[in-house]
Amino acid sequence: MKSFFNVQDIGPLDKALAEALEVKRDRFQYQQLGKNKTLLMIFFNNSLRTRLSTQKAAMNLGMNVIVLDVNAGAWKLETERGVIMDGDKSEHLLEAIPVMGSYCDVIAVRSFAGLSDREFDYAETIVNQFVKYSGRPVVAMETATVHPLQAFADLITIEEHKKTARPKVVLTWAPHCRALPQAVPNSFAEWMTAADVDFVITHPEGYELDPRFTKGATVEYDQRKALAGADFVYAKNWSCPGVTRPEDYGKILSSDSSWTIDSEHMRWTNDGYFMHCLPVRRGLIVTDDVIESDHSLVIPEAANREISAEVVLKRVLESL
Ligand SMILES: CCC[C@H](NC(C)=O)C(=O)O
Ligand SMILES: NC(=O)OP(=O)(O)O
Repeated sequence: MKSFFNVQDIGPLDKALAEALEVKRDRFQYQQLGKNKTLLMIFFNNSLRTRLSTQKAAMNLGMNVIVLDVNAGAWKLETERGVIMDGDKSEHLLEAIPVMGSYCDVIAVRSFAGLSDREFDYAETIVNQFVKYSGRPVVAMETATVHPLQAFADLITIEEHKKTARPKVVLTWAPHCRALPQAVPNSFAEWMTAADVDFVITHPEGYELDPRFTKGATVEYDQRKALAGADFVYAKNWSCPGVTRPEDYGKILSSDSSWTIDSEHMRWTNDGYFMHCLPVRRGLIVTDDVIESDHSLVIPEAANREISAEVVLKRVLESL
């Protein structure tokens, strides 16, 4: 696997899930695979789960790991071409990327959407320069439009906890005080439409996700109807994706607290589980009683990030 951005990159999902459960049975069985191989993890944005789980996964595989926080210690990077670099940026991405590629065998990148220029974000302008110029396989650790390591972990979690062969999975928007990217819901929608689940997306009008990720999904604007009979409730905030309202890309269109997931919402489900990628703002996305309940999967879901990352890095190492 030369890069990991989309569900197609992992191949047949039944095989990927079987491999994940095999890794989970003994996560140290492939220690030789990564011997003398180096993973460089590059962060343009903050992280807890992705940083820790991806490094742990690499260590499970016997890899060496280097972590670079671009905005804490490295030179401030210019990402635009054709500019005169007389400002506060000392180095251009087009030099930094091949240099970083020379120190490692695999690169993983976190670079969130800027949420001001939809074309720049949805062209994956930053991370595609790593694909083009690093000379190394590139793994997305949440880029402008996707978070596949999260979505794969989410699917593993659903597979482990489903009570029926084809569970109903609902992605529900919830309010937030900041404008958040669409990467997590995009990848969750992409992976759920590829998986064998009954998938429904619910959000206020104007929050329609990009159709390249939602093809085949049902969109229900009435949250109660969407949540009826749900086996899994995946809550997440996202800002306006700019699909039906291009001028509103990246904006907060609603702060309607009736979309916050509380015990009443969970009563509408089929004794459903609650899921969220974390970090989560309690009181906005979900109430304390729901996220602390025995139907909340947020901790095992986060733990599965180590498994999804190990399967992905294993596939990349096997293709070197
Ligand atoms: C894993 C989630 C990362 C990010 N969350 C925040 C709070 O920026 C997001 O919503 O994309
Ligand atoms: N879910 C997730 O990716 O968490 P972090 O942003 O803490 O890495």
